[in-house]
Amino acid sequence: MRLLIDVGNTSLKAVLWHNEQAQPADINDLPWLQITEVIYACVGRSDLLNDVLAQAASNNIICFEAKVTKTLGNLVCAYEHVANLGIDRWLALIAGFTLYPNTACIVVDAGTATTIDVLNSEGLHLGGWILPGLDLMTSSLTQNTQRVFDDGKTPFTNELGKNTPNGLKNGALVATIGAIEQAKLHLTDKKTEQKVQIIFAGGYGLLLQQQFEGSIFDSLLVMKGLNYWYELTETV
Ligand SMILES: Nc1ncnc2c1ncn2[C@@H]1O[C@H](COP(=O)(O)OP(=O)(O)O)[C@@H](O)[C@H]1O
Ligand SMILES: CC(C)(COP(=O)(O)O)[C@@H](O)C(=O)NCCC(=O)O
Ligand SMILES: [K+]
Repeated sequence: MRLLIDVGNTSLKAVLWHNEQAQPADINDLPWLQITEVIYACVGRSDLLNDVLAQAASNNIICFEAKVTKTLGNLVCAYEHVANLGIDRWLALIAGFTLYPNTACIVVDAGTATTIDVLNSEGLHLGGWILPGLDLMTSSLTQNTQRVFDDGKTPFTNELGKNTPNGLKNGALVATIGAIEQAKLHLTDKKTEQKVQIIFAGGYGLLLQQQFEGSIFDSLLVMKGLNYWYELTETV
């Protein structure tokens, strides 16, 4: 049984992976006797992770940290300095590339930040953008202006705002939607009118997915990418 861990800047996510199935894991109550290896990725505070890694070590369980590489099979990273790319972005790309082969993808991970990555149908990562996550967009305004306020219950919709919380929340949503629409322009190939699969993950991924017909939301996208990374990488 594999313990998969994804440490973001807001939350640490952990799942137990067994027989191609993921089950939620409580890092404060792990079945160490059944765990054979720990595979992890970290873009956030590693101290959250250190305790789990220490427990793994005391149980003599091998741990692997996922790292970005220039290539992984036919997937090619856009960055020249690959170590600067967030590992969560790379893992989400690995998952998209593996789940949707020979298909252009736009991979959106809506967490603390919202990342948007563009992958062509040959597996070439064309690059992407980093935006403030929806909560960061709204909090940056409420904390840095006198008169913009949130009411904590207004939903994010793509309607025109008719009061301040609407204007604030909907502004964050439509800005993010607009960025994803822009990403599509980097893929439209007039000749083939190729299909573009838009894939969402992250805390706000489901909300954003609902704005895009034909797109999918996969709460386990990064975890699947972690698993694929482990299986595709010569870790020994
Ligand atoms: N159902 C949800 N579960 C978790 N986070 C959510 C949910 N809905 C919205 N969020 C927001 O998503 C962000 C956390 O997403 P997550 O992908 O865990 O972040 P990260 O990977 O950056 O740690 C926070 O801004 C949180 O408020
Ligand atoms: C942009 C991110 C902070 C997103 O992480 P998250 O929102 O999941 O916490 C992460 O991908 C990161 O640290 N990236 C490094 C910079 C880059 O990707 O170019
Ligand atoms: K993330």
